[in-house]
Amino acid sequence: MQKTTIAILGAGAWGQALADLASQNGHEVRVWSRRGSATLEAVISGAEIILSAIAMKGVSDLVSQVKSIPLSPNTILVTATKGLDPQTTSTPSQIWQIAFPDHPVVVLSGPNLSQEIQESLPAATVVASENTAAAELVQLVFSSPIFRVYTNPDPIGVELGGTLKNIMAIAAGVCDGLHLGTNAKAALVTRGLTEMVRIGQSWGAKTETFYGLSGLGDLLATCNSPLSRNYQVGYQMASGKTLTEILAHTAGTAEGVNTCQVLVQRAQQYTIPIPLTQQVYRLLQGEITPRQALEELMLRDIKPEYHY
Ligand SMILES: NC(=O)C1=CN([C@@H]2O[C@H](COP(=O)(O)OP(=O)(O)OC[C@H]3O[C@@H](n4cnc5c(N)ncnc54)[C@H](OP(=O)(O)O)[C@@H]3O)[C@@H](O)[C@H]2O)C=CC1
Ligand SMILES: O=C(CO)COP(=O)(O)O
Repeated sequence: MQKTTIAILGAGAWGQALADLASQNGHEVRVWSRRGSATLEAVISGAEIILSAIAMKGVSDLVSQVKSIPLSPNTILVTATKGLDPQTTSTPSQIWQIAFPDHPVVVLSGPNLSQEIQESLPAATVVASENTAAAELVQLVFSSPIFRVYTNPDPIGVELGGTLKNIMAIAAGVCDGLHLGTNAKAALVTRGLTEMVRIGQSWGAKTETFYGLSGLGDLLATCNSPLSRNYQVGYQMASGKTLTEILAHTAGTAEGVNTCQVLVQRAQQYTIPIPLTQQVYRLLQGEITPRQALEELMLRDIKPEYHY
């Protein structure tokens, strides 16, 4: 394909992995980080695609900074952040789209543990947008023999899959840390997916999106890998460490911790039942032990698996 100019905002683990994938495909890649010497203006100037891979806590501020710089009206904005805004409960793509209503916004999300991608192990991902042409261009830019990229027309569903599974990954880490066995893990992941679908429906996401790569796919990857920072948080909590101790020694961002708080707030507002998230929240708050969280989940009122 034709060489494309891409600005990657955020030089963390994920921003760097995505920059390397695009570079390997022969594109002109410029990386911006708040610690780097290049200005944001110089990095995004003339870029056809601007991809943000920064942690959720910096998204609103970064959006304001980009907004103060004139962009070509065709510039495609891609978000790869997996989190929720604590003030508004908005997703990153909603924040970008509100600030740039006339620009195509694309969500990139999937089972993509950055370390495996940096080791050139094969992976697949999803690029989702209401603007099909924009999603197809981003698909072309990143597709390679080691990175298979699918398009999808449900950006909010794709984004929420990657965001909500982080809470389930914390729970899965607890499950493995307590050595609860394979049956327990299967029950947790399956009921976790049900909870993700329920929350997603309240946001207007399509149910089937959660059964794809960005939902079930990412849930399986992060709930089963010690490479996941969210899984690590849960695993270490099971050994009795406090959240403060764990985060002090965690390299990189475990978004599930903040996402859990925001989700509890949103679930209260919209009366969404979120039993697993609620127990992860209480555990992270230090209100209960991992064993108490397990007991609370197992001893809830019995009920049908689905309300058909
Ligand atoms: N790592 C992975 O496997 C994957 C991560 N993600 C998601 O990508 C996002 C980033 O994760 P990851 O790269 O792993 O995290 P890292 O902790 O490695 O990097 C975080 C990045 O965000 C930047 N950042 C944080 N706060 C701000 C701010 N206020 N303003 C500007 N930049 C800021 C950091 O800049 P600085 O270096 O200057 O602190 C750094 O570039 C997360 O939402 C994560 O869930 C998605 C898929 C895979
Ligand atoms: O989102 C990820 C893989 O798809 C990365 O998971 P962690 O943020 O838990 O490391």
